[in-house]
Amino acid sequence: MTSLADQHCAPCNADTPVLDEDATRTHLAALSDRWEIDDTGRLVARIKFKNYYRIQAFVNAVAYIAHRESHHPEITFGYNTCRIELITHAIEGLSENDFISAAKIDALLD
Ligand SMILES: C[C@H](O)[C@H](O)[C@H]1CNC2=NC(N)=NC(=O)C2=N1
Repeated sequence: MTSLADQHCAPCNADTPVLDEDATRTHLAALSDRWEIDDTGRLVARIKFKNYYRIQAFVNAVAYIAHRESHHPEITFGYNTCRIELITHAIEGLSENDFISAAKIDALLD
């Protein structure tokens, strides 16, 4: 099967399928350990950096991926950490797009 990082996000709307528990577990296992599903059902990573410049470069790269894929995470960052939250707003749940985006973000950091 093509890896998540090599796939592309599909346009999403209210008909986009919400991932079931099995698919969610399988996709989560394919990501790095930095990702978890929080108690609101979002796919979340908190990443520590050596300095602010590195965070800014990372945030710019994530924004570029979001623009290219037309799938948009919430990004917050501060002194030395960045938090990424992924959810598919159109369905208020997790879709393939969230895991494809997370895998592409992982690839920036490997
Ligand atoms: C048509 C396009 O795929 C949608 O409008 C996208 C844009 N980016 C999005 N990003 C996120 N995180 N959730 C969405 O539901 C969403 N919808």
